Amino acid sequence: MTQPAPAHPPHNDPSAAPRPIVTLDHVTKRFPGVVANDRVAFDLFPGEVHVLLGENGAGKSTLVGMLSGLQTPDEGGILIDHREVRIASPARALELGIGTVFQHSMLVPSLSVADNMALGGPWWSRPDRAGVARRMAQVCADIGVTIDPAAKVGTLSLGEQQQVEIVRALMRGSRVLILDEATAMLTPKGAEDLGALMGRLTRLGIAVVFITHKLNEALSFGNRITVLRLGRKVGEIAPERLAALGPAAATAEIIRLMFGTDAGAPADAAPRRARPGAAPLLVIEGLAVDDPAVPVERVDLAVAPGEILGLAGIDGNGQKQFAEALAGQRPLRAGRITLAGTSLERLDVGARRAHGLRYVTDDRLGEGTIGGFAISLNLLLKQVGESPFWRAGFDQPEAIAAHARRLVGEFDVRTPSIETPIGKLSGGNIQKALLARELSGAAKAVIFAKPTYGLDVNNIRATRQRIREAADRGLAVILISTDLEEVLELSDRIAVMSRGAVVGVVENDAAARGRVGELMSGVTA
Ligand SMILES: Nc1ncnc2c1ncn2[C@@H]1O[C@H](COP(=O)(O)OP(=O)(O)OP(=O)(O)O)[C@@H](O)[C@H]1O
Repeated sequence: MTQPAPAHPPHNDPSAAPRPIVTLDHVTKRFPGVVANDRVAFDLFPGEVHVLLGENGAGKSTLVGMLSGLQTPDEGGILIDHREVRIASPARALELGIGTVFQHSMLVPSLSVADNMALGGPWWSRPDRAGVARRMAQVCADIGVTIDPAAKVGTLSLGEQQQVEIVRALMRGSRVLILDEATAMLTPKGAEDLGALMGRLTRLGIAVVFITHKLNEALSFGNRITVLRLGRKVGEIAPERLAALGPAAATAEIIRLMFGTDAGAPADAAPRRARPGAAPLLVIEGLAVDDPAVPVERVDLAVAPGEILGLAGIDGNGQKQFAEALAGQRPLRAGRITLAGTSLERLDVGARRAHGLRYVTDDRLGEGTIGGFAISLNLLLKQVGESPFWRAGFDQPEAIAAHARRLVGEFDVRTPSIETPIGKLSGGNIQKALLARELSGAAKAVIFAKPTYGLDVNNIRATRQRIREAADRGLAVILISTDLEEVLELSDRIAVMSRGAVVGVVENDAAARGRVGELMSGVTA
């Protein structure tokens, strides 16, 4: 009897080059205005954890989306066991042996583990509970996890729920597991357990694609690392090389690849300098915010007039909670906010605005505007009832229209009329209207939250120009962005937020890119 070939032949046997289980053959995927994946080549080998790294928007989710059936490539092909396949749906991906676990559980919390296992599977129409239980016990034993089949999923920790999802995928015959930011919401212990589980899976020959933003996880759980940047594959570190490099050299190489630290400053960067010696205009001391997902802990920042302070960080590290608390949209647990000598922390949104604090939200349609209302009214959304636009409770149509006409002209909002419902405008024009509202009048400090997110190239350029102009007028500017290029292009100094805290503030000089990259990746100096 012949022995089955080992899943991953030893590398010292030159005749037995390892065969990928999955190949993405130079796949390209475009969305309006962006090439999310640009001719990316990606091989996945059995028995390996292949880590995908890259900044927000680098193209990681798009790449794995093509494997899990959520996206189809515009160009290039997908091969499984060297045969070309089309993965048009998640169901097809499962049939082909590819299971996906997301950062948020996809299980039904009110059902038991066993019922979740049966749900949607081939047993649903003809439930064979004993059979399901037997298979589940076998898979759990194979991969070394303990799960009570009778437990209600809602009572399990997020880490345990992910184990259930992994077991479910394996019960359905998955040989490839995609873990898309699966550790993002886990405790350090939960992440450690998942890492150990990945190790046991690979020993069974399973291939794992693991997306993370944390370099320490990439290095301790991963065998092979691919780095994406702006939709392109910029590097791959194979297992032998990864082992030979060791953690410190591997970290340096990955940061160089991820953030392009060889690239220097962006081409059109014109570092601006706050007026030397100017006293800070906006001072934030010990700001703390309660939040179940990401509490913000003791943020201290000071911004001078005419200064742009970039706030960089991976999305979801407390930037939004911080910005909303600053603007008065969320209660503070502690802290002081002083603008031009006035304490703002006890004031509501309207009063903070009246003192010159402005906030350009990233949620343009949800929180920033009322889609069904006229542009003219949206331009006054935060001044309803105030004179000269309202008098004795009555609106003053002429004053409202004159204000709108002036701002629409000044900020180049392209609209058929000032009475057009703002929701009918393009994203770029809605952003122009928001900028008009927040930057007009007696503004002293402004917080921009991801101001160019989702805009096309022209609108990105126009928005960045408005940000520069605001600083040139002497406003104190906080620029929150997950796009490091943007932060480097516009900022005087750069603060980095991670897990709800500011983990460092650096001058925007030649060394900033590398230093910010390290702080964003959780690498401590
Ligand atoms: N459905 C979509 N429609 C339009 N653009 C999209 C869509 N999905 C992704 N994009 C864009 O494609 C680019 C790559 O996004 P993708 O989500 O793959 O990046 P990512 O590396 O997974 O980022 P993150 O770490 O933030 O999850 C981004 O510019 C994103 O805005």
